Amino acid sequence: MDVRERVEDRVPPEDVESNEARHNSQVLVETDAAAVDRLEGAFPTRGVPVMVLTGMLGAGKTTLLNRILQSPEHGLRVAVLVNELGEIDIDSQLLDVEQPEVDVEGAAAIRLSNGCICCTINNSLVEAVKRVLNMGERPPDYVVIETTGVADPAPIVSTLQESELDDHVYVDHVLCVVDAYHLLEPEYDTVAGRSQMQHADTILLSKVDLLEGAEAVQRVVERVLAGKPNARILQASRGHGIPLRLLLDVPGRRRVSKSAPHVHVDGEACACSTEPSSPSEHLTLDGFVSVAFECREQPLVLSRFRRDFVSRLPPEVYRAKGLLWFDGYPLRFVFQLCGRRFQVEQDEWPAGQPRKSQMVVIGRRLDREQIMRMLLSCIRGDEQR
Ligand SMILES: Nc1nc2c(ncn2[C@@H]2O[C@H](COP(=O)(O)OP(=O)(O)OP(=O)(O)O)[C@@H](O)[C@H]2O)c(=O)[nH]1
Repeated sequence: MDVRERVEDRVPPEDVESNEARHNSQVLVETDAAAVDRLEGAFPTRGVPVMVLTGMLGAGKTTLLNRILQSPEHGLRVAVLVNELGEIDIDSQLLDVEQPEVDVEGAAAIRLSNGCICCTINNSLVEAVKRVLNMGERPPDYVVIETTGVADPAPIVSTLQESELDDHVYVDHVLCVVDAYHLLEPEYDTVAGRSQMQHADTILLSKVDLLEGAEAVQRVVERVLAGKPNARILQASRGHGIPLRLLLDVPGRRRVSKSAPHVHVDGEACACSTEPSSPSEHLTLDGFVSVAFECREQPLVLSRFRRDFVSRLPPEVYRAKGLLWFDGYPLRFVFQLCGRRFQVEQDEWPAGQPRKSQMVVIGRRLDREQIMRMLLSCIRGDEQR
């Protein structure tokens, strides 16, 4: 809404000019989120639109991102920034760009590893966004920043809006992907997950294909609305089922508020901070532990992986993802586990790269040594050479 239109509601037309400045300064000190949003919306947007793509571990962010990269329907040249938590970066290897860090067929990807951009690497975020804007012959039409599964989007939005980037990009959208299949389970109620939903402009329910019937979907929608009344909710299955234009650079969408206050799903006082916190604090807030495993020397043995790892995983494991090299199998195995469901797919090894196994396991209060022992026991030993 235009500021002048709002002022005209309240004062005679001849007083508009003189009242406009006063009106603005009153709104700026207001704590009412709706008023702040209206003021933000009154400014013209500049630069390249950016989506902050958030959502809990395994919610379906990378799947949606691949759908965006693979779809010509939106007609936009999209660049992506992927932030991984651990020292091993699986996600950017699963994106549909041939080589991260290189401009490929209209899509560019930059990975930001080993730290969460909402708390530790804000300077890197500024640098990476600048790099992605300068990567091709011309800037991309749209940038998507995929956050880690435990990130709080608020500090990321602040960095984009309050740093030197404000002249080059604007926050088009905070999109939170929510795993509809797991949302109602008690262990999926996390501080990070609630904060992500509260800061989102749109909530995209993923995995609705795993729910049985419209009533099951409705129960999930009601849970979301209980915590965030008037939420804009869309649903998708593996990123399909929604016109991407509803997600990308919608003309006239408001800019994301810099300071929208938020309330949690259960109504409790907000404990989320928009101030940077230390990475360990950030993970331990929900009791998450991350274990990273890599083996380049030897392949794994598939039967042992099934018996000693998959079937013995403790219930505390929330998420696991791996790119695995199995003895006797020419293809790469992509292992994905979310909650109690896992999926294994095979694809080609990237050309020119040595084979190796990489796995990240994330869970609440995990016993790191136990997980590491389980994985080490899958490595092919001397007796099998
Ligand atoms: N059935 C079904 N599976 C899905 C859907 N979306 C994602 N998945 C699967 O869920 C798993 C995790 O998906 P990702 O896209 O990697 O999730 P993510 O949010 O990027 O995960 P993190 O990187 O750990 O935060 C993969 O096995 C996906 O194939 C969906 O809509 N339906």
